[in-house]
Amino acid sequence: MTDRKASNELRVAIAGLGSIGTKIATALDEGIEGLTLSAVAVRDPAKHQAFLGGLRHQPQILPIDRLGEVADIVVECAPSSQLRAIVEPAVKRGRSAVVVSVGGLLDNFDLVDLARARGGRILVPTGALIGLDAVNAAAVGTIHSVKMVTRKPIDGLRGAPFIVQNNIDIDDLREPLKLFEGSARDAAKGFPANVNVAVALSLAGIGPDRTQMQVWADPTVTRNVHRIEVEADSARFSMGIENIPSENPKTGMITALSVIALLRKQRATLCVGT
Ligand SMILES: NC(=O)C1=CN([C@@H]2O[C@H](COP(=O)(O)OP(=O)(O)OC[C@H]3O[C@@H](n4cnc5c(N)ncnc54)[C@H](O)[C@@H]3O)[C@@H](O)[C@H]2O)C=CC1
Ligand SMILES: O=C([O-])CC(=O)C(=O)O
Repeated sequence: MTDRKASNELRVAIAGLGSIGTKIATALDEGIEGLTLSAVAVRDPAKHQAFLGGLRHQPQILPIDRLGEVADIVVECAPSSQLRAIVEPAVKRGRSAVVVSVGGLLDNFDLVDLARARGGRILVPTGALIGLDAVNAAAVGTIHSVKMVTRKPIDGLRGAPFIVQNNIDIDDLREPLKLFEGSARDAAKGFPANVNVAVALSLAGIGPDRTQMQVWADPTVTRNVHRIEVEADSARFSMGIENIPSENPKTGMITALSVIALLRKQRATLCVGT
């Protein structure tokens, strides 16, 4: 059934069934305590027929702007160009929106005000990153600086607007090449499908203009590698993560797992980590 809602079950809808969305749909269909998958939005339903047919419970298929009609939580996992169309109608209804295309939030930050005014929420998972619990905690005090260095294999960077606009040839690289150095805000403009993590880090900490970032094209790595240094009045810490790319080479496998962990927390009795 599609509009199952046992007494206090939270209904979840997913916008975009790509590398992240399909994993989340599968986890919900297999069972997350207190949550049901009520609907999905896809661009081309025929393409997803086999996947959807394999689910135990069939979710409704709705346009992206109608998911909030049948869900308490709308999970955005589409390209960032679709973020507003997914999140705005959901938070207008007072729903929660889980946003993975976090970079897209920077140009749509009024959605946070809209959510506040309508009783909605915007939840940003840690995603392909690490340690946002510590950054959140440090931000309660004073953070002096946050520096992040991202290295990705060539396949994970191809087509990024910064590379295209600057005519940079990364295909024949033999050694690591620093492509970009600047703020997380500018990095998100140049690499919208690559550095959502830097924007999440910046929103947890000192904001997209003060968070400093480097992006490297690195033919010597096979994983998406992120290293972060935080200097705060409460602590100094270094964090690193080496993500195995998913079937989408730009996206680390751990991203979907992070959203599933966030969804589990919505109704879990024991919650660990901030
Ligand atoms: N926050 C984080 O840590 C991370 C965020 N991301 C971001 O998450 C987002 C999703 O990533 P992936 O799942 O790897 O991308 P993907 O390209 O595998 O999947 C996106 C899906 O959205 C669908 N889609 C596009 N327009 C649509 C529309 N109008 N209605 C419904 N569906 C539509 C596409 O057909 C595709 O199936 C991207 O914006 C990516 O940059 C990726 C990695 C880490
Ligand atoms: O998966 C990763 O390592 C990070 C990523 O693509 C992003 O932040 O958009």
